[in-house]
Amino acid sequence: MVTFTHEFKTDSFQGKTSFPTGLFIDGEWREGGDKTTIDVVNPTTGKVLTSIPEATPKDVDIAVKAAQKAFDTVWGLNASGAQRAELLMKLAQLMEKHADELSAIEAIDNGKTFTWAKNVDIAFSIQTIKYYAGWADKISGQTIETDEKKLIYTRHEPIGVVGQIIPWNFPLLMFSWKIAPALATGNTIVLKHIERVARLVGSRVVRPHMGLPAFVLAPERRRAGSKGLNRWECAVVVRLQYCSFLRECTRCAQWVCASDARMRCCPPNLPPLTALRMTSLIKEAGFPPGVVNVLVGYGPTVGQAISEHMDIQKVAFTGSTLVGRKIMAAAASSNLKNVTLELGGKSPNIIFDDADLEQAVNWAAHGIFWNHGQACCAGSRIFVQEGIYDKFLQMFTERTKNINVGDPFSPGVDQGPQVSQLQYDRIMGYIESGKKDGATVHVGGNRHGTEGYFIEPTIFTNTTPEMKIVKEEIFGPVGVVIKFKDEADVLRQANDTVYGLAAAVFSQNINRALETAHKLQAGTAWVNCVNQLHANVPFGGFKQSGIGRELGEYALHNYTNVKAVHVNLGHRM
Ligand SMILES: NC(=O)C1=CN([C@@H]2O[C@H](COP(=O)(O)OP(=O)(O)OC[C@H]3O[C@@H](n4cnc5c(N)ncnc54)[C@H](O)[C@@H]3O)[C@@H](O)[C@H]2O)C=CC1
Ligand code: BAL
Repeated sequence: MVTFTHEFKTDSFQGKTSFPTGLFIDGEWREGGDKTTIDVVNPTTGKVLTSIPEATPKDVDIAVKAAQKAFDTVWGLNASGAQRAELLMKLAQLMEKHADELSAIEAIDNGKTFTWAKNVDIAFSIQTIKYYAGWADKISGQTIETDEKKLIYTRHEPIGVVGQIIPWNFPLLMFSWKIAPALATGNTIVLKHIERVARLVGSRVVRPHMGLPAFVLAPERRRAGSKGLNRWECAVVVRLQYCSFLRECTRCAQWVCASDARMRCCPPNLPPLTALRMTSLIKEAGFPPGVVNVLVGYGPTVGQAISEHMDIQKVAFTGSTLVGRKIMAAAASSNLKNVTLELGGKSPNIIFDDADLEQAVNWAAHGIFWNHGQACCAGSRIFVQEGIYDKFLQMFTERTKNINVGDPFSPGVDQGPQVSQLQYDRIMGYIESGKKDGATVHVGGNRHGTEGYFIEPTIFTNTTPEMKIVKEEIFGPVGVVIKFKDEADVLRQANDTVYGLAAAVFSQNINRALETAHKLQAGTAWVNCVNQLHANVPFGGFKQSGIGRELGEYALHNYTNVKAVHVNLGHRM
C-alpha cells in the first residue's frame, strides 16, 4: 500500500501525517489498473511531494460494481436515515479531531494559507457534513389528496450509484459539498478527484530549434481552428499545427511536443491529498465498504469514463464551463444520467457612491483575492460609480499593496502560491493579454519571488468590454476596476457576460441595493458583503455558470428520485 508520510515543522503547525494514498475502492486502497502514478507537487516550492496511484477507466468499472453492491445490500434502502446520520456525524467529529492536520495538508498540497484552510475550508466542510447529517433522517415525501378512495403519497428514493467530479481550488470543501448530500439521501459514490491537466498545458517551454514557446493543446482546441479562440490561443494553434513532433498523450489525451525532452506530459500539479486523507476517516467512521469510492485520475480518461458510464445514474461536477459541456454531452449520449454542474464565473461587484467606502474596499479585496482568486464566485469585475471612483481606487490600491504574499504556513500571510505551474502560466498569460490590449496595470502584474507559483495581487484599470481580462474567468488574483454612471449603466455592464454565478452590490440605501440585487443575473447576490457561503444556503449559477444547486435543502433534490405511489382504497373496475 502506498502511504504519504510527512512531518510538519512550521510556525502554524507541528505534527506528523501518514495515510494511504491508493485508489479507495470497496473499503480498501489499491493500485490503479495500469500501475502508473501521478506526481503531486508542493506549489510553494514547485518540488514533488509524493507520487500517488493513478486510476484508469478500468478502475471506474470496478468502483461502480463495488458501489452498486453496497447500494443493493448495505446502503440505499437498506440503511435507515438515522444510521446514515450517525455515520456522517462520526465523520464530522473525526474531521474536527484532525482539523489542524487537514489544514496543514491543504496548505502544503494546494498552497492556501494554513489559517484560511482551517477557518474556511475545514470549518465549512465540517459544517456541511453536519448539516446533511441532520437531514438524513428527515427526508420524506408528501401525501397528496385526490379523492376519498385513494391514498397517494410520494417517496424520495436514492438514485443509486452517483459519479462526482471535483476540482482543485477547494479540495476538501468540494469533496464535502459533493459527498454529504449524496450520502444523506442514501446514494453510493464514485468520486474522481484531481484536475485534468488542462487545455493549455505544458507551460512555456522554449523549443531550441525554433526559439518559439511550445504549448500543449487539447484536441478539441486544435480542431476548433481559429473560430471562438482568442488571438493568443490562435497563434499557438497555428504554430503547433505545423509541428511534426506533435503527439497525443495516450494517458491524458493532451497534445505534447515530443521534440523537447523537458516537456512532460501529465505534468505534476494536483492537490488530491486531503481527499485521500478523508478516505481513512471515512473508513474509521464505519461507512460500509463500497459506499464511498475515491479515484485520483485524469479528466479525459477517468472523468470521461464516469460521465459516460451506463451504471452511474447521476453525475455532479464542479469545474470549467468547457468540461461541463462535455459531461452533459457524455451523459446525453450514454444513459441520460441526471447532471448537476457548478461552473465558472466572472462576478460583478458593484460599489455605489453611497456605499460605506472603507467596508466596500475591504470586501472588494476579499472578493477578488480570497483563495488567491481561485474561486468561481470571485468578484473579478469591480464596478465603481464615477463620483467615488478616484477615492475608491486610491483606497483599494493601498489595501491591495498591503496583501501579504508568502509561505502559506507563516502567520500573517494572506496569499500563498497559485495551485500549479499550469494555473500560474494561465494567469500570467491573462496579465500579458491585458497589457497587450492596452489596459493599465494599476497594481502588481508580476511574479512574486523566485520559486513556487506566486503572483502579485493585480488590478487593471482603463479596460474596454471586449478585452479578455474583462470577459473571461482568470481564476487568479487579477481584478479589473471599471467606472459606471448610474444603475442602468452598471446593470447593462454587469449582466453583459455568459456567466451568472454571483454578484455583489454595495450601497447604504437598502432599496437601491435590493432593486439592483434583484436585477442582476446571478444565482447568488450579496448585499454589502462578498463570497459569503453557508451549508444551509443554495449555491449555483444562472446562464453558463451551471445547472442545479448545491448546498441547502435544494441539493437534496439532486440526489433523490421522486416516486408517486397510488393506493386504491375502493375503486372497482
Ligand atoms: N467552478 C469552479 O469552482 C472551478 C472552475 N474552474 C475553471 O476552469 C479553469 C481550468 O481549470 P481546470 O482544472 O482545467 O478545470 P477542468 O474543468 O478541466 O477540471 C475540473 C475537473 O474536471 C475533470 N475533467 C476534465 N476533463 C474532463 C472530461 N472530459 N470529462 C470529465 N471530467 C473531466 C478534471 O479532471 C477535474 O477533476 C480554471 O482556470 C477556472 O477558470 C476550475 C476549477 C474549479
Ligand atoms: N466552487 C465552489 C466555490 C468557489 O469556487 O467559489
